[in-house]
Amino acid sequence: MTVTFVASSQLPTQWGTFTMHGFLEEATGKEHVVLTMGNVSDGQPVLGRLHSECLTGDALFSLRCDCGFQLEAALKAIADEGRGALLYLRQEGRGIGLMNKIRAYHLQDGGADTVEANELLGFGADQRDYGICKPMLDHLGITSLKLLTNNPRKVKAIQGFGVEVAQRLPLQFGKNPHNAKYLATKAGKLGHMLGQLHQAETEPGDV
Ligand SMILES: Nc1nc2c(ncn2[C@@H]2O[C@H](COP(=O)(O)OP(=O)(O)OP(=O)(O)O)[C@@H](O)[C@H]2O)c(=O)[nH]1
Ligand SMILES: [Zn+2]
Repeated sequence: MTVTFVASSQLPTQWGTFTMHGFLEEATGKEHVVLTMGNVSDGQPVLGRLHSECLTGDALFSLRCDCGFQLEAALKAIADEGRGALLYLRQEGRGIGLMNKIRAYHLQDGGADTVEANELLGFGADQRDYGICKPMLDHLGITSLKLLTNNPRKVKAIQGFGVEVAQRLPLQFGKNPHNAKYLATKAGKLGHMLGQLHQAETEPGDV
């Protein structure tokens, strides 16, 4: 998987100033971004988030999912720690793209759940391939992560390409009446770990 570093710049945000690193995935032309703060190449576990693009949640304030809330919480957590990395992966709609996600939402408006809708459209429930992260992490010198996620597939994928997951930290934010069914389906069919734990209650080593 060829993912090439293009350029870095500063990115000031409401939580602090990150360094923004741009990467190009050669095979698809997709442009991925990593935001880092502090020294992430010292070999110590880095507070990290693999965030899959969700235009509706991240940029358009949708309440159908929890993505925008998770994005904000992750950036704030990294800024609070003064060190970390957020990989913003262009994997819209769990890999099916924005137009197909809108088609899937239309089916969900008619009663399908998020997995059934993907399958009715002829897609797998989750088409993401996290292999693109490896060259980006290598470029940044990140060898171990304290991963902000509820998704066990991300933990397995990272371990599968040889990066340590020193800790898994739950990231549960933004639950509301519009996304309650979606979150229940993620827990029931996709294995997301969405218990009642809050981030502050996480035990070290809870991978
Ligand atoms: N196909 C499809 N994609 C969706 C839907 N809702 C959100 N997404 C996409 O799902 C991705 C986010 O996945 P999630 O399952 O919410 O979270 P995750 O990244 O797997 O896990 P966490 O790390 O715990 O957040 C983004 O790419 C969203 O665009 C939906 O109903 N259908
Ligand atoms: Zn979303």
